[in-house]
Amino acid sequence: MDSILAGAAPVIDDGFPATKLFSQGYSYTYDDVIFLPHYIDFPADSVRLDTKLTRNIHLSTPCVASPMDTVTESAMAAALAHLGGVGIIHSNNSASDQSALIRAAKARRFPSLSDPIVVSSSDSIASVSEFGSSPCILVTKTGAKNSGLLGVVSKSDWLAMDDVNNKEARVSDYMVKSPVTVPSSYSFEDVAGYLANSKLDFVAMVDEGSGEVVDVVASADVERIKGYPRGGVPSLGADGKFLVGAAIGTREADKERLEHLVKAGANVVVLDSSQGNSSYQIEMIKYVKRTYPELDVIGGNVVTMYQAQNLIQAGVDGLRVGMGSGSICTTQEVCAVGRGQATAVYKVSSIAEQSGVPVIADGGISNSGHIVKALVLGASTVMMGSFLAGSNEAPGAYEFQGGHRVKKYRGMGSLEAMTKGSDARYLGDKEKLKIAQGVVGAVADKGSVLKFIPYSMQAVKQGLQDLGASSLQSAHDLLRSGVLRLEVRTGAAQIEGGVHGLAITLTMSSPITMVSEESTVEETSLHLKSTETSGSSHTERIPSSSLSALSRNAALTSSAKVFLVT
Ligand SMILES: NC(=O)C1=CN([C@@H]2O[C@H](COP(=O)(O)OP(=O)(O)OC[C@H]3O[C@@H](n4cnc5c(N)ncnc54)[C@H](O)[C@@H]3O)[C@@H](O)[C@H]2O)C=CC1
Ligand SMILES: O=c1[nH]c(=O)c2[nH+]cn([C@@H]3O[C@H](COP(=O)(O)O)[C@@H](O)[C@H]3O)c2[nH]1
Ligand SMILES: [K+]
Repeated sequence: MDSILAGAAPVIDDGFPATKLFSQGYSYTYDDVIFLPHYIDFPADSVRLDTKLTRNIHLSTPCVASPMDTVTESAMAAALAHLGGVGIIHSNNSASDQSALIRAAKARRFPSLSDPIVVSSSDSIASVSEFGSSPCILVTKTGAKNSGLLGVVSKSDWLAMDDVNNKEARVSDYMVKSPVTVPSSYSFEDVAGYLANSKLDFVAMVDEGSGEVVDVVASADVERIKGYPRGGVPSLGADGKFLVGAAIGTREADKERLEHLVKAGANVVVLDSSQGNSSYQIEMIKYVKRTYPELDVIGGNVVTMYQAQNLIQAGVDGLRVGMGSGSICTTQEVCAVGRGQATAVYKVSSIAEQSGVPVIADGGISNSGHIVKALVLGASTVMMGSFLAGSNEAPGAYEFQGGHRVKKYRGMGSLEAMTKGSDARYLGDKEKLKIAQGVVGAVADKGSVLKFIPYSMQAVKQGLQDLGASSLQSAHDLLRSGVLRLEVRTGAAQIEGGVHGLAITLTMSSPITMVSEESTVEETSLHLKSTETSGSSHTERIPSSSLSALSRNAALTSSAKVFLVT
């Protein structure tokens, strides 16, 4: 196919090669551009998505979780590594807390399935809602995770306690002391086998080294994970444990932080800044390479070839691209600086490719089509915030807002995030004026990343197949050779490319609001109703009886159904 079709210039010039499209003085983002299909001679399943995060780190899945405090802590990092991607643990905390999150992610051999509820022995349990969806509450020395396990209170035991006074007592008075545990080094199969043989509903996992409790695994979770689609080959570091990244800043104190992170086992470090082309960052890149020659360092963020060139010369092993394109970013409005993300990814990867430095397309991903666009325009991986923030694995608990089950998601440059962690960033100077470059919001519940990332990757494979690209490398070859043709979509073409003209539809396309398999039918219909009332002016009212029938049907057939009312 290559010699007959791909190599020959089209008889009639059709579409633009990337060099021409991106040199017209416009800043384009993903939605502005569209790829023209090419020629298929292989099945979608054979498309390979294996890639490089940095010069020396290979991944089987091109997905990276952003270093944000509402996105990536240990559960997300473990889940992404399990899927073949990687999570970068945020640094909006103390060096010891960040190190503990790295250790917790690396202490396990399969992703956490639930967020265990942990109390101290002097606490009491006021109501059954404190158990959440968990079958038990763990009691630890400090009352937090990553501490020694003292006992457990199972939900069924607590419910069976008929003496109300007893329930008001401290948990130390009735918890099951020194419960059976399994080592956190157990594989998924080991734990599944243990639970099946012991007929237990749940078991706590304890890190043999530190004695700290890492997780609790319920039999129901085991059944759920067995039903998830297969991800890529898990990402492991040279230590044989999950590959985990960590963010740091460019202050003097970050050098000390890095020492802790390296001791905790961080496999790659991201210098986290909105404008990476600074003397501070260049000095830090050189320091990291000098002090830890084995550790790969990712610089950024950059959006121009000039910025990229400077960081490449300083010695970065990877580049993070995006300024103001994130869903919670206000940088372009506040500072008038940044670039449309499609242009930024194309331009930076054009120069980075010449030095063999992989590019991470960071921000602005809200559907699988955006992932295809980022990867085909030259990126080796995509970094995501909002796309992952509504998942089970993101930090924080779900809340209900206006009938939606949501999780909080905030910019790291928002006032709220700055107030929490950035005293270091502002040198503890309380007088310094803080200008927010991000907002605080919430995103819809999407269920587990273990489920929706494999679906998204299958969609990416289909996108690459349409372009005639059987791997990311072949997509980049098509881009650079000019065989790949693009066009800019007019506003009307963008509307046409989305779902339009329907009263109601059940679809996998974007714009998406996912309802997780954990959502009950009642929650699902609630969600539909609220979407209906908050929808656009084209909304047609649908009797709630038919909505609930629709939602029940959808909830039964697929957990990743999308409900859209226009
Ligand atoms: N990708 C994006 O578009 C954006 C991302 N963000 C996120 O917000 C967070 C904070 O970003 P930034 O405010 O850019 O952090 P930053 O730490 O790079 O910059 C904060 C300020 O400190 C200065 N600075 C850095 N190192 C210094 C040193 N050693 N000595 C003296 N001054 C120094 C910087 O020049 C800047 O004025 C990050 O998580 C970042 O990813 C924020 C805005 C935009
Ligand atoms: O202008 C900004 N103000 C902020 O407060 C902020 N916090 C994060 N980021 C960047 O946004 C990326 C995540 O974007 P998405 O939600 O679109 O995936 C992240 O990966 C960051 O690059 C920020 N940008
Ligand atoms: K933005």
